Amino acid sequence: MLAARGIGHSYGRRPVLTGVDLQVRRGELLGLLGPNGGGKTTLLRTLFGALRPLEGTVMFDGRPLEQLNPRQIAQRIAVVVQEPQSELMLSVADMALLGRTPHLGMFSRRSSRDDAIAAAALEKVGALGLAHREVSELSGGEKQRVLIARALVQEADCLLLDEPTNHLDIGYQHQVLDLVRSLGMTAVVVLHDLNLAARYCDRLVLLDRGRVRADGEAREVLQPELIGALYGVGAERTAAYDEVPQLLFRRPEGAGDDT
Ligand SMILES: Nc1ncnc2c1ncn2[C@@H]1O[C@H](COP(=O)(O)OP(=O)(O)OP(=O)(O)O)[C@@H](O)[C@H]1O
Repeated sequence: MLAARGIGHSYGRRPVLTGVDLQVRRGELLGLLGPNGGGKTTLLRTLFGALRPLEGTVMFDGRPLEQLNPRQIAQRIAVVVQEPQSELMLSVADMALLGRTPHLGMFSRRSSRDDAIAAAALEKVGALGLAHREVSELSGGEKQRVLIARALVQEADCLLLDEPTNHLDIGYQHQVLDLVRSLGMTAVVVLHDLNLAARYCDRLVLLDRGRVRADGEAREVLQPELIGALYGVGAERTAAYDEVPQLLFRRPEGAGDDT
């Protein structure tokens, strides 16, 4: 459904993505992982046209993304990224309604149908009771749910999320990923927690220094030697819990030594 082919990008002379191929299949939840600075956000931005890569193409439903205008893209692809503070000064209801923007004509006013779609999305994420609160006042977990509601209001086919579990406690992390999973949408989620990704994602892609290092199911990608080498830690596989491969980490050799 969404595919990146041969993506290359650099900021100035420094390459940040090199020959990246990525295939997101319809209905799958794909986890995009990798060390800090590996290029995850940059790649995600190319997937919704916020960044035009210097090399390669992003295809959406068999068409180059660059042939779609921003409004057409927003009708098909919804994103949940860190919001600028100014956006958070809205009420929850107004924030959700922003998701209707790509469907409204330039001079058309929002209708009762738009209000109903927004209310249904807030209900779905369990945030309808927050409708009159200001987004800036919400807890991190509540805020993420509202941002996901706004994405649902967009009625897009595909959802891209950049670190939606950032700053959330473990309970909220599970809640947000449970919610994303329950939507059954084609989705790409950038995550740092490898074990959480293994639990919720159908497939994992590991990006390091701008290149795809592994692509497959969790048991294929979360190889202790590979992960240990990429992150500079000791890693070992624990017995699979609920059939989900999980890793245990040790601090790097020599770290914290006084000698
Ligand atoms: N606008 C920019 N201008 C210059 N360099 C940038 C810009 N955005 C990102 N970079 C650099 O590109 C590299 C990849 O950044 P990116 O944010 O894509 O990585 P990431 O994998 O998402 O990192 P993190 O896990 O730390 O969020 C980093 O070295 C970063 O400093």
